[in-house]
Parts: sequence; C-alpha cells; structure tokens
Amino acid sequence: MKRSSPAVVVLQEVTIRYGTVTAVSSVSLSVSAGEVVALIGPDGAGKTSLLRATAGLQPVSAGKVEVFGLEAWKHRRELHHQLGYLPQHFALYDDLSVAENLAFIGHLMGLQHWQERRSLLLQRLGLANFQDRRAQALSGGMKRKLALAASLMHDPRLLILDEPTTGVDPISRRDFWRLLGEFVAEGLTLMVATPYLDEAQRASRVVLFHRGEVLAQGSPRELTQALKGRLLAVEGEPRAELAAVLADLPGVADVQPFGLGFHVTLAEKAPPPEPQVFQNRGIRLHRFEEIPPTLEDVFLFELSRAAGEPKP
Ligand SMILES: Nc1ncnc2c1ncn2[C@@H]1O[C@H](COP(=O)(O)OP(=O)(O)OP(=O)(O)O)[C@@H](O)[C@H]1O
Repeated sequence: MKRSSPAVVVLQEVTIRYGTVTAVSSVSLSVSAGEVVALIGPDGAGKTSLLRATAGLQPVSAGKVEVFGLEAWKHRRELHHQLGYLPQHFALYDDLSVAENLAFIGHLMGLQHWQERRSLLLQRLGLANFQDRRAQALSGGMKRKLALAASLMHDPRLLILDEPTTGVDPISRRDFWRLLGEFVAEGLTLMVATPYLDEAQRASRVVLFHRGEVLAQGSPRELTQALKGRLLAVEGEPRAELAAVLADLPGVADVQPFGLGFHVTLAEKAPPPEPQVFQNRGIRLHRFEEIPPTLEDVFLFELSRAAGEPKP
C-alpha cells in the first residue's frame, strides 16, 4: 500500500559540498506519504546536510531535491508552510514559559489560529500541566516535547527531525516515539536522523549513511534478512586466541566484539566453521550458534565492509 502512495520527497543524485568537503555524494532516495524514514550513520556521515537540503534550508551542489513536487530550495517559502524541521540543537527561549514559547512560534509563523493549535498540542503532548513553567526548568524529555510541539504548530504534512532525542533517557525517548507514531497514523510523513538503532527499528525504512553515501536501505526486516543465516555468536577462551582464529578463517566476512565473545558474519553462502577448528587451537568454546541478526549487526557489518577494515 505504501509503495503506491504519492512521493513526498524525491532526492535525485544529490551532492552537497562545502568547499573541498563532499558531505553528500550522489544520493537518491524517495519518501512516500505516511512513511517513517530513519537515517542512520556515524557522525559526519552527511545526515544533517541531507535533511537541511530537504527542508529547503540549503542549496545542493548537484542533483535535485523535490518536496511535494516542488524544488526545495527554489520554493522554500511555499514549502515552509507544509513541512516542519526540528534541528539537532533547537533553541527554545529558556526565559519564556512553555505556552509563551509556542505563542512566539505562532506569531513568528503568522499563524491565524495559533491559540487553538497550541491548546491541542499542549494536550496531546502531555504539556498542558506544565504550560506556565519556564523552558529552562523542564526535564530533557519535556524540552524535546516542547521542541516537537513548536515544529508542529503550523500542522505540517512532512516533519524532518535531526536527532530529536539525543541525550534523552530511554523512557522519554519511547514516549516521544509513541507521540510521533500517533501523528504518523494521522498522515504525517517523517524523515528522522537518529543515532539510536532501537528508534530506527520503528521506521518503515532505514537508510544507512556513511561518508555521504547510502550503504544500504530497506525496511528493518529487509535489512536484517540480508544477514539471516550468516550470523554466529561465538564465545570461548582464551579470548585473544579465539579472535585470532576467527580473523584468519576462510568464509568469515566480519567479526565484531560483542559481550563476552564475538558476532561473526559469514560470507554469502559460506558454511559455518567446524568447531573442531577451535579445539585444534586449544580454545574451549562456550557458545557457538546461529543467531537472528539485529539492525546493529547490519549497521556494524556494512560500516566495516565499507571501511574495508581488517578483521580483528
Ligand atoms: N558548513 C559547513 N562547512 C564545512 N563543512 C561542513 C559544514 N557542514 C558540515 N560539514 C562537513 O560535512 C560533513 C557532513 O556533515 P553533516 O553534519 O551533514 O553530517 P552528520 O551525519 O549530520 O553528522 P552529525 O551527526 O555529526 O551532525 C562533515 O565532514 C562535516 O564536517
């Protein structure tokens, strides 16, 4: 059903440069109405640049960014009525109360019915009882909710969020995502950069960025399916010897330290190593089993593959 929805965002071969630095390199991506697209990737991967260009806040060096069928930079004024952008470091007025902050946004955006909208959002985001509290006295989670309310004041159809919950405790993050889910159920489309893979897990599509390029994209299920049957949890002693053996094994594509042992990704179609290999090297295996891959496994595997890292 999602696939036949109209495209809200279409990025075609988008490149963004700052002088000699290429932040985004020839990225193509399309986001349909009602989708939740999560951008994940290490710091400096280019997520902020791509989100800003999508929000019409900066021009691109090459390629095309279309939002609701309009070129984002050229039509940024029209588009600002239809999209919301919550930057990584959203500045609230610390000395203003929750209600005053939203009133300020209402005036700034020239909204006609901002009082009604403010009441609705205060209610829905659980801020009504705190509306007279100064922003500086709010908890981290509450501050992020207020920022969310501010970005929703003009009732956008697309919301672009840059790491909206960074530094917020897990319970508040869950609450924040529950609220986002309610707005999405009502038709809001989301593009969100997040460092948290549990948040990416909630997206309809995850796009993995590295050095300005898309390494992989798909639903969380599609991404993890790609490693299905290829991931082993291996624990044993001595650990250093185990790491050395794993690094040299043919058919092993990647080894990541994990808990007491390692997560080992096998090359495509490679059979798992025989436990005998380890015994021959004097290793006592405590665990050696296939496990279902998580997004974190996919993320680490793709990153180390892209970096061409030697195995540990
Ligand atoms: N205004 C700028 N001038 C020069 N270089 C920049 C500018 N903005 C970003 N960059 C560089 O572009 C690259 C991508 O940065 P960007 O902020 O888009 O990545 P990111 O994935 O959002 O990372 P972060 O999560 O740290 O913000 C980085 O190397 C960054 O240093």
